Amino acid sequence: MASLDGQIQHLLASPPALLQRERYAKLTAGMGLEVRLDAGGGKGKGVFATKGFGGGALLFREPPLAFMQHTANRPQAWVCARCFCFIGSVEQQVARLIMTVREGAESGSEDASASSSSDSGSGGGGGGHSMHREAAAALREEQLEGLAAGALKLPHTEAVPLPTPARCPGGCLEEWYCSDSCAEAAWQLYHQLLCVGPEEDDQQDESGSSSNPGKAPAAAAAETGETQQEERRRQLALREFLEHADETNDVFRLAANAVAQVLVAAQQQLGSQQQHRNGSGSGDGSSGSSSGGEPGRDACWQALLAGWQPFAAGHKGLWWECTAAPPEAAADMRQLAEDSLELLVAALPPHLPRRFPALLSLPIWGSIIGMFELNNLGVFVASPLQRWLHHLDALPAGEQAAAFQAAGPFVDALPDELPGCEGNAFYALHSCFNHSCDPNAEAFKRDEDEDGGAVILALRDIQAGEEVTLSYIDEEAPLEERRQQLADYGFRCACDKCQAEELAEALQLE
Ligand SMILES: C[S@@+](CC[C@H](N)C(=O)[O-])C[C@H]1O[C@@H](n2cnc3c(N)ncnc32)[C@H](O)[C@@H]1O
Repeated sequence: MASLDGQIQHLLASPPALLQRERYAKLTAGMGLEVRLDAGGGKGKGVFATKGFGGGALLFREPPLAFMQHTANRPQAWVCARCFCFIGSVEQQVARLIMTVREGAESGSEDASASSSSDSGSGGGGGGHSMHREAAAALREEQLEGLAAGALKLPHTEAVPLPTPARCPGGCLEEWYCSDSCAEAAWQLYHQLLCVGPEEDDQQDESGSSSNPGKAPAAAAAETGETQQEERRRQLALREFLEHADETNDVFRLAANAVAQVLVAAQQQLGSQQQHRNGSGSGDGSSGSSSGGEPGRDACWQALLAGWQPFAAGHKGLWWECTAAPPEAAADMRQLAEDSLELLVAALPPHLPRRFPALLSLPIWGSIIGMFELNNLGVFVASPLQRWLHHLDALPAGEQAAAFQAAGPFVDALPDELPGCEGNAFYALHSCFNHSCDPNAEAFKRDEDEDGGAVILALRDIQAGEEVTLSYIDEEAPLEERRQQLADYGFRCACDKCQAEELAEALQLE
């Protein structure tokens, strides 16, 4: 079996061509698309059409492999942590949004409306007044509490039903879900390792009973063979990791999501191997020292390879080397990554770094972050409040007047631009698309796309055999600006548009 360095090099290398072809053939089956491992022009792999698509056609929809909502967006948009669809009720979403407007006004900071045109001209740095801030300040605390608790109803909100929030099985308040099945799926996929547990007040009271309505922390601890005290120490360490990510670069959260998925899958793989050997057992591999004893290094390495598989073919580069950052900044980035990895390792059950040291090494952590910086897609899901307001606008005059009479004080307190859910995600197929400054496809959410899936549409007719490209940047920007932005992705674009503009530039200089 390979040394630690050998394992790291193996994880960084592209998987064998045959394996990649098999994987991409499965991923694109029936789509009219194929992934070619060499797209030409030194671009690496790329996606090609195998049939014609008309302009505007849907090329595909794809769920994310790893995902996270931006921390700053959490108070404004209450969404399922797994599929990003909005949850709760219109009333609860209204209450949360108005609270962020009020908090923004009190602290003089930018609020949810900071990007709206009405604010940008009036406030000067976010401290100024606007109509909706005044309307938000005029509402009584009890009114907002009533909305949040479901005691106060707004008119016609039944037109926009949202799923009832389901709690995290570990009892944390960080993640909420649109259903128990999403909650359980997230737990099984990654959250069992990233759950910070209940708030202090929600911990066991003196009588020993827990007010946590979900899976008791003790049950979660039992799955990993940890004592409750060890689990609590780990949860506090996790909070430190998350705070560090929020203060520095929240892509660390996305990277932790991927690492947790790999670790959970590797543990499961170990569990099935053990079950196979024992002929019985739970098979989830979650026990640190199960009946079969500590698994051997080779078994751990094979299990890690299996867990790593979904991310193995992602385009990787060390985060601090793959952007165009100057050397001093690159050294700072490397240090930040090292700090965040240290915090993450401290937050994991100790048997995991022991079993899977290569995954938790700096080169792999740096490459996962680099992979996300080079490949991720900004997730956006429109606010359901938009649909509610459109519904009110479309009511017959009499009903509309009555509705606005009742809802008016709340509607006036909403920002002009309703913030949607915003985050970052990594997708298996989307991450294979190369860039062009004259792309023939785009990632675009239609009205019906109400979750965190990537949706790729044709921008114009695409012929069979043509490479399908997206723009990673604002393709309308001038050539020099585009070059600078693409330097952060580590390449210089040679698309027809760039070549034509470069030629025009050269002719002008003559
Ligand atoms: C999202 S990945 C695209 C898939 C990638 N080609 C692969 O082999 O996995 C982004 C990376 O692909 C390469 N790339 C994308 N578009 C390119 C282009 N127009 N010219 C050269 N390289 C490109 C760059 O290395 C970039 O960082």
